[in-house]
Amino acid sequence: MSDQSDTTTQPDPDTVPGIPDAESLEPTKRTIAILGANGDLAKRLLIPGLGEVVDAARDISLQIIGAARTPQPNEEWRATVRASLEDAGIGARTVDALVSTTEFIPTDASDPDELRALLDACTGSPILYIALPPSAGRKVAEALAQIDLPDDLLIAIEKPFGDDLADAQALNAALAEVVPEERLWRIDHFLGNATVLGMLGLRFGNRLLEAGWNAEQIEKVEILYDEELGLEGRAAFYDQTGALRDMLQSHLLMVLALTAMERPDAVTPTDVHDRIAEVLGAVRLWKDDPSTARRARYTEGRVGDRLFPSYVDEPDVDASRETETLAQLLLQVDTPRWQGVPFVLRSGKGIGDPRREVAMHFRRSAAPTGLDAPDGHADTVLRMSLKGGAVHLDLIVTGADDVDGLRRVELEADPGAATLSAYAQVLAGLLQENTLLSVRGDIAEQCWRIVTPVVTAWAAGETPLEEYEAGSAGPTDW
Ligand SMILES: O=P(O)(O)OC[C@H]1O[C@@H](O)[C@H](O)[C@@H](O)[C@@H]1O
Repeated sequence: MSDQSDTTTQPDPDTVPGIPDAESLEPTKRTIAILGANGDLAKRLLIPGLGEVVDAARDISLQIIGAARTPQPNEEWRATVRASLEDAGIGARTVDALVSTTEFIPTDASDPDELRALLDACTGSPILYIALPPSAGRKVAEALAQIDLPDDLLIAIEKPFGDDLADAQALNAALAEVVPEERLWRIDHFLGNATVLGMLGLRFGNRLLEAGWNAEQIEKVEILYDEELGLEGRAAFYDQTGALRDMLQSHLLMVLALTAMERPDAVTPTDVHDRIAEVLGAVRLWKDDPSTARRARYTEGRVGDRLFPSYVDEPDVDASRETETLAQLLLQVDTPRWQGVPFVLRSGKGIGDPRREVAMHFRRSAAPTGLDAPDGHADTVLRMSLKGGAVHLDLIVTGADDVDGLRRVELEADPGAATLSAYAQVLAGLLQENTLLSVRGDIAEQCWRIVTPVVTAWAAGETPLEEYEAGSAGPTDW
C-alpha cells in the first residue's frame, strides 16, 4: 500500500501521465524502415500514427521507408502512403513532406545482406520497425545479429510478442543479442490509451480514490473491451490468433497492470515498468483453474446496420481451428492490496452496444435498514471508459423528495479528447526514445505465463467453444 504521508514523492498531477509531449520533440532526423510495409497494419495504423506525430510536432524530420519481400514501384508506394495519411486527416504539409521523402525497398527480412542495405539507405537515425507475424520476428533478429549495426539503431516490434511463452522467451533472447533493452520498443497501443495512461493521475492524484483502491473497498474489477467490429478481412492474422491472444494476453493485461499495480515513486520507465512487472508476477488464474476462462464465437447476426455471417463462414476462416472471437479470463492478483478480488477480463468481436471500460465495483455500504440500494449491485461503481477517457462515478443518493428512497446518480468527468491517438502516443515515445510506453521484455513474458494454462486447456479441448449471435451482448450466463 502506498505511503500517503510522503507527499514529496507523489507523481506530479501536471506531469502524469508522463508521456512525451509532442510539442517538445527534439528535431532529430530519423528514418523509420517498416518491415511488413505491405500489411494492413502499416496502412491502417502505423503510417497514420507517424503522420499524427509529425503533424503535432512540426519540427520533427522523419523519412519513412517501406520494405517487404514483394517489390513495389516507388510511385505505387508513395500513392499508398499518401492515401493512408489523407484518409486519417493528416495535414497537407505533413502529407507532402512524408510522401516526398518516402521510398520502397524490396527486402527479404531474414537476409542479413538485404537488411544491411535497408539500414544503409536510411538518411536519418534508423528505426527498424518489425510489423511482421510473430514467427518472423525471431528470423529478423537472427539475421541482424550477423551484421554490424549502427550504434544509434532503435528497433520496434509489433505484438503479439511470440506465439507462446517459450517463443516469447526465444524472441527476447534473440533481440537481446542485437540491441539493449533501452533501444527496443515492444508496441502495445493500449499503453497510449488516454484512460490507461490517465490511471496514474486518477488513482494517485485523488486521495479519495487511492484510499479505496484495495480489497477492503472493492468487490470486483471488470476490464472489458467489446467491439462491434468483426473479422474485417483479417482472417490471415485473426484466425490463427483469436481473442485471447489478440486482446487479453496483450492489451487487457496491460490495463490490468496499470489498474492494480502499486504506486511508482516517479513516472519513469524503470519505476513504472518495475511496478507493472511486480503486479503481473502476482497474477494467476482464479484458484489456478483454467476452466474459469471462457471462450465463444459469433454466429450470423446483425450488428447495427451490418449483417455478419457466422464467423466460420467468413472468407478464409478454417472452421476446424476453433478460433474464439470472444474470450473471458477470471484472474486473481496475489498482492496484499487485492486479496480475494476477482478481476474479469473480457473482449469480444461482433458485440452489439459494446462496453469498453474498466469498472471498479465498490462493496456495498452498510446503509441503515430502509435505505437499500435501488438494485442488487454494489453501491458505487467507478467506470473509466477505454474509448474517449471519460470517468463515471455511479453514486447512491437520497431522492430529493423522498428522504428514505435511494437512487443512483452518475457523475461524469471528461478530460476531453487527446491530441494524439493511442497508437500515435506510443510512436511519439519511440521517436523521442522514451521507453515508458514500451512493453519491457520480462513484462511480455509475464503476460504469456498468465495465459499459458488457458492456452493449453483450450488446445486440449477442455473448455467448450460456445456461440453467441453477432449483435448480441455475447454470452450472458458467465
Ligand atoms: O479499438 P482499437 O484501439 O483499434 O484497438 C482494438 C484493436 O486492437 C488490435 O491490436 C487488435 O488486433 C484488433 O483486433 C482490435 O480491434
